[in-house]
Amino acid sequence: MIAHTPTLFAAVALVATILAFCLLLVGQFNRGDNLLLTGCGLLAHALAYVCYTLFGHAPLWVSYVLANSLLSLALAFYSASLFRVRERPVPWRPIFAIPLLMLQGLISLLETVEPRMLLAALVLMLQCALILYWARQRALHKGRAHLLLVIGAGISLVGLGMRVVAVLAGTAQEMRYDTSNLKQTVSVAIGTATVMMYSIGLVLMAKERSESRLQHLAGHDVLTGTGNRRAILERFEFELQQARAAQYSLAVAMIDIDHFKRINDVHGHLAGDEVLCHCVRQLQQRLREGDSLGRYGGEEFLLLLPRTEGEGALAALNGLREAMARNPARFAGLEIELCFSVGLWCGVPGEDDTPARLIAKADAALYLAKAGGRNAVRLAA
Ligand SMILES: Nc1nc2c(ncn2[C@@H]2O[C@H](COP(=O)(O)OP(=O)(O)OP(=O)(O)O)[C@@H](O)[C@H]2O)c(=O)[nH]1
Repeated sequence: MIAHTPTLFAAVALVATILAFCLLLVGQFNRGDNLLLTGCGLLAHALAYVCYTLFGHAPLWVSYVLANSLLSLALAFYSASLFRVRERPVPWRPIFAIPLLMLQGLISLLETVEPRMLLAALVLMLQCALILYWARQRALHKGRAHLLLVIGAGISLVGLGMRVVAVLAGTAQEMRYDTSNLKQTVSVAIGTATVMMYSIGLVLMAKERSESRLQHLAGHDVLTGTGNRRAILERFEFELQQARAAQYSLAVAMIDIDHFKRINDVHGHLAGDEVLCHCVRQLQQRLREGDSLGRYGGEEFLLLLPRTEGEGALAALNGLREAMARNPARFAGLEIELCFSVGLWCGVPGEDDTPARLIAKADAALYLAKAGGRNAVRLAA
């Protein structure tokens, strides 16, 4: 089916304009995310296609030079949006230098046909290839959004490649913006797919990013960054099942910083906060892979050591306690010494051992450690 090319251009412009206004409306409320940049890209994309529809009716600097420079600007915005959504610094200058160079190059080649077509297609191809490269670089999560963006960049490379082939084959006239033929129909259809895939891909990336942020917040302690009570209890359920099924010993340690209230009273709450963070850093540095730490409450931490017998657990916890005593926290130029007490339960969990029950046992041992003078590890009976 051969469609009327200027009408197709107008349809793409309309779709891009609607999408752009939706994103600009949503994005303006949060300038930190990438929706605003994606919206600007779509607006430039829409304007480019408006200029294409004017081919043959408006001067060439509008329908060709401005049109292609606007398309290049759209790709620059999409690139910036990609950096923003990945929370990486946006290289504004190089990204936006490309459309400017395109503008300059097209102005100087305005009187030619093939060279200016080649320049426009090759620069746009370079930008799509860069988007592909940046999308793959340091992509932590290659989900649906990533796939859409990669497909979008890939097919736009194909569409632009068709233009380059036409020029090199001496059939550049077939790709004039006011000519309707199968190649043009395919090429503009690819342009439409590109608009949709870039914009939906980038919006989905923003959604995936906020979902992973929320997921992180739901399972982590805001102050120390370690797992929160919910997360460590969930982990406890899992570890308990594993240990019960494979019949190995699990160590459950309740760690409580000694005289923490005094630290707050003497040095202030901020110093107390720093002591908590220091404590988590010190513990995390020394844990094995597979061990799990979480903040159970104020200055109390729950540590799970799978496949650990009583003696090994006592040695590990005493090692942690001594390391803490050797490494005071630092706050406002002061050294704040700290130590902690530990209540430890260790064994192969039975059918009726629940997290609550084992925590109660570790808590009872912790109470004895505190009552015995603190800075000690006590094994539960
Ligand atoms: N800075 C700071 N303090 C906290 C935080 N959460 C709880 N606290 C304080 O931690 C203190 C805990 O005090 P206590 O339960 O009396 O325990 P303690 O002083 O460590 O005494 P022992 O456990 O018996 O050695 C309280 O003063 C809480 O206000 C926090 O996130 N930051």
